[in-house]
Amino acid sequence: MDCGFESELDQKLITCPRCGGILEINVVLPRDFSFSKLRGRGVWRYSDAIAGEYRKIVTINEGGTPLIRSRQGNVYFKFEGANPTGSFKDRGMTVAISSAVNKGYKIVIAASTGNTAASAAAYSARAGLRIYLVLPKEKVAIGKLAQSILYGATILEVDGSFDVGMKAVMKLYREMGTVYPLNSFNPWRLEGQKTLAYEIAEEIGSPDVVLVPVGNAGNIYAIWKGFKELLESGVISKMPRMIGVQAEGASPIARAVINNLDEPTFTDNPETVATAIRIGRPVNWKKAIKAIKESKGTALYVSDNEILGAQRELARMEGIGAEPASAASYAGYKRALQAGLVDKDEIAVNVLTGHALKDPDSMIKSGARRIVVNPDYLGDIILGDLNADS
Ligand SMILES: Cc1ncc(COP(=O)(O)O)c(C=O)c1O
Ligand SMILES: N[C@@H](CCOP(=O)(O)O)C(=O)O
Repeated sequence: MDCGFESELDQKLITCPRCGGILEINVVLPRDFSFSKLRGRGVWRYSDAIAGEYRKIVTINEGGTPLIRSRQGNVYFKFEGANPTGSFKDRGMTVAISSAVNKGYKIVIAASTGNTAASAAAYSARAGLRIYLVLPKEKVAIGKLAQSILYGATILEVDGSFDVGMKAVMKLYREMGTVYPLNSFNPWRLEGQKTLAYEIAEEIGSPDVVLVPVGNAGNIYAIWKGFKELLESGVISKMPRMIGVQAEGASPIARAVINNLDEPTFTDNPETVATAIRIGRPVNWKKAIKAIKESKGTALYVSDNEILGAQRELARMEGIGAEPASAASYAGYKRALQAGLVDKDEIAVNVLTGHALKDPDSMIKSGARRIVVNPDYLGDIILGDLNADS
């Protein structure tokens, strides 16, 4: 993405051998690619489209997540919380870990706000790899931390934000090539994440818009890449507009897009209740801006109150439990409708990236009606409510 270096497909390459920057993998689908010929379900159903060679595949049956139609009609929710560790990261991790295993790595590492950590830990356990996770101290939601501990990872906590850990992991990878990096600057991981687009296209064709929460910014690019491959091979006939949604206190990409800047102004103090996207220096910013611009989409930011409101609405109106960062896409959809960026008649898919159980604290704070009650008087509460209703 940075210096224009090009090479034949080489699974050993993770960053650019010339400048150390981010790499893109160009995939051309086989001429006879057709959904009707595919077998199996989940990420590896689309193995014809996944770059690289995999003699051994490390899988926990990721992908194949529900696309849930809203009670309101044209809106869909792609519920990535239904993945094995509860987030979209599993789509990428099955490919990245399989790649690491096939290339003979024994040690893997990732920086994380929590979901990458949980996913990386699970897939490493399954593959028998040693894993180190670099986490921002006291800033990881409890469910995610608990998962990483359960799967047996070594946890290295740093003072400072996710970005501090991310920088350290990139440096370590450059200095110590024997440790395989599992973050989304690794383009092989995004090969797995792009299958989300393939699943949507197979189920409903091309939507008009796809809204994606943006943090380190790999996922919006991966999803766009999936649609682009399908469009270029004639499987779909239209590219959906990609809309990136960030939290107001961590919104370098949204602000760059809104202000038409070539480069974001990064922040070292990102802040938001949506800890998964509490990221001030997204490593994939160039890829995200490319996806947004080439799809004629846009980006916007939403407040923490809008995020928590959207999380509650998803739960109470649709029965879907999404963690705060995931609900950002729906908060963004509501904003985009108001701003006229999306029409209510358009088919919109909101990507709900992670499960509500990841972050129990945010749910408990969300204003439950809890009443301490004498067990002999339960009926009185209900009758009182019925009287108030009438
Ligand atoms: C739940 C959740 N949503 C959204 C994101 C943002 O994804 P990306 O970093 O690919 O932009 C993340 C992690 O970054 C996440 O964990
Ligand atoms: N929210 C992410 C941040 C790291 O993103 P990655 O996609 O680059 O691994 C997380 O869950 O850690």
